Amino acid sequence: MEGRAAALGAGTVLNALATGSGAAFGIDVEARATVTLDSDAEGIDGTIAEDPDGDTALIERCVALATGRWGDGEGGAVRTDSDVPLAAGLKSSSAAANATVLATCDALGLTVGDGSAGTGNAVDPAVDVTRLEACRLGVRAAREAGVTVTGAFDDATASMLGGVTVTDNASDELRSREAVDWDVLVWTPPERAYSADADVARCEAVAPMADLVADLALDGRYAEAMTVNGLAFSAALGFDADPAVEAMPHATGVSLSGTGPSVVAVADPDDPETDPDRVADAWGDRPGTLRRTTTRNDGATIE
Ligand SMILES: Nc1ncnc2c1ncn2[C@@H]1O[C@H](COP(=O)(O)OP(=O)(O)OP(=O)(O)O)[C@@H](O)[C@H]1O
Ligand SMILES: O=C(O)C1=C[C@@H](O)[C@@H](O)[C@H](O)C1
Repeated sequence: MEGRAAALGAGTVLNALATGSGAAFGIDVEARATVTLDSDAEGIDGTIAEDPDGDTALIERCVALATGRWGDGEGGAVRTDSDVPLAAGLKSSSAAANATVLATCDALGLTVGDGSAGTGNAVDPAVDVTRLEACRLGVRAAREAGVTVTGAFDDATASMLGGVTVTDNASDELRSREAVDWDVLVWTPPERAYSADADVARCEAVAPMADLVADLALDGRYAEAMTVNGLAFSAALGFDADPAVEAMPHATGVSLSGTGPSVVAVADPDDPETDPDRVADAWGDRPGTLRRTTTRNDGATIE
């Protein structure tokens, strides 16, 4: 019994570490998972293709929770390969968890689809598991594996459903989801920052700014929201705001993504003031990698 799935990386509109409210958007970078189940196998053996010494607890927990809930507790193996760099602020753990849960559903022969938004209820009788149910299971695995502060339901829904999602991470509720079509430029410095190590108290200190960002996001003003978010959380987490200031004249929005270190700029193709090439020029001499991509509105898929 083998299953395969892919899920999206994401950029940040609102970091949830201040208040528990968060928002993120899916981008065209993917993590893929292959799951092989065996009723006779004891335990689950995980491998991360790009990082053979990486911690596989999250993806193993995802398979165990999924077979416990929808199967007969089968064991087996899970392997991820990913274009989303680890610990870079681009939601690698959410993408890996979503891809793994969906690949496990695929290996179990289950049909995955969408129920009514926000509830996770399977309204289509042909659907065994909704993507929101699968997403919530991945968030539970992330909490149990200790790789998240709030559960990161914002990142997980953006990765699973695509588009911009606004969530309450305390209750794992989806408050809104909307499609967006932006060009995206990502600068990833060479250093890495694990979300679980972030200074939560410093983030909580900027809670009034996070409330303002949440209001903007719920009003559909995502790009302005992410720019305010970036300034507030760069200051709180000790990241340089210069890349954001350099991008601002040429971008619709720009923010530190997650707990960093990546910075993500977005350009609305209908906005004549924006020019991703000029953002790329402004960031061109910085160490690390520059990635040109786009938003995605389709989310995670079984392959
Ligand atoms: N591609 C992957 N395959 C398997 N496990 C992964 C993968 N990416 C992340 N993880 C797991 O999640 C843990 C945390 O990773 P990471 O800090 O990248 O997650 P994150 O919270 O999504 O951060 P970021 O937003 O910075 O990417 C890793 O130590 C690993 O256990
Ligand atoms: O670990 C977490 O709870 C989070 C990490 C970052 O990606 C944040 O951007 C997200 O809002 C929450």
